[in-house]
Amino acid sequence: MDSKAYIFDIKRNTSEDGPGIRTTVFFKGCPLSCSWCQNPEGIASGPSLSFRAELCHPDDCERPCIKACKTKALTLRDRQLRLDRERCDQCGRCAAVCSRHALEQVGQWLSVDELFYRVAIDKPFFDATGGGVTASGGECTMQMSFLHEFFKKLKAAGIRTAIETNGMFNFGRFARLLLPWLDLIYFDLKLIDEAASIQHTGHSNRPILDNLLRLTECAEIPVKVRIPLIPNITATDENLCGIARFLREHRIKQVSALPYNPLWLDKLQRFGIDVEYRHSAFMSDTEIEHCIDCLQAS
Ligand SMILES: C[S@@+](CC[C@H](N)C(=O)[O-])C[C@H]1O[C@@H](n2cnc3c(N)ncnc32)[C@H](O)[C@@H]1O
Ligand code: SF4
Ligand code: SF4
Ligand code: SF4
Repeated sequence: MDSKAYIFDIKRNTSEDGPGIRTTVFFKGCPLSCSWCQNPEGIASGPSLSFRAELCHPDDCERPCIKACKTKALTLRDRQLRLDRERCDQCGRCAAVCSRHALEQVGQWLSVDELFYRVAIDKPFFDATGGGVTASGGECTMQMSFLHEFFKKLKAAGIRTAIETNGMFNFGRFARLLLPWLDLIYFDLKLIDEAASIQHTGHSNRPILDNLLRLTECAEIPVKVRIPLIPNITATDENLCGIARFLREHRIKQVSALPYNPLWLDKLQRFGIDVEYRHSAFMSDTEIEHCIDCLQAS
């Protein structure tokens, strides 16, 4: 049977996730849980129910969502629809009957063929601009067998491939199933200190650092290290200087920084996610320049 992956978004015409015009595919599921993640809905591996209270007008509709819900997760209180996420099993029945799209089941299961045909329509744009397809997420490497089939099909069709990864994967499987079919890897390096990594991402960074070193030794394609600049967490002098020393020691030169994006905070209410880190400001040019100086000076 054709394997399927849970995809929560497909963005066409992206330009930040690799060269040229690209389509970025967002896979569900991630082994880390970074407290600042701009795609928090991508961390859980199954479907996620989005509820936008501002689109919901229970007085103007028959409330079919409440009738559709078998677990009694939806109720009406003070003329407002309430969603009890503890009771919700993500079945999606409510979303199917809400014509206002206040409730939406984010993502869908797609087979390799279905995903391939969705992205391949843009091949003329990829060809004209040196672009291609980037797999992101969540952490796309959690679905290694599916990605192997998908990338193989893209390469056979002459479409270039890239991934964005947190580096938390089984190296042997990665080298066998993905590396031969990739043209470019964006490898995230978030925190150099192990205790800080455990505190802010939920995992030790040791496997990530080991994988980066093994990859830069054997990969025949560009492995570009990216450092997200997260105020007070990764964007500290100590962390950036530590990362810069590590990269210099191992002669890793392809490095860039990603400025903090605070727009993800809007998603918290929509997906019922509770996190402590809620930095809401964009970084100033001076702050970004200071971070880059730290990376270059060490
Ligand atoms: C959402 S992640 C998905 C790929 C993979 N899991 C990873 O972490 O590299 C894609 C990119 O977004 C970055 N990112 C996550 N949250 C961010 C935020 N709030 N601001 C800026 N970049 C962020 C990550 O560091 C990574 O480079
Ligand atoms: S979620 Fe949709 S169907 Fe349910 S009460 Fe609100 S608008 Fe009506
Ligand atoms: S997804 Fe299913 S369980 Fe959850 S609120 Fe909707 S109908 Fe109820
Ligand atoms: S590793 Fe990537 S997708 Fe996973 S939580 Fe961190 S930033 Fe988000």
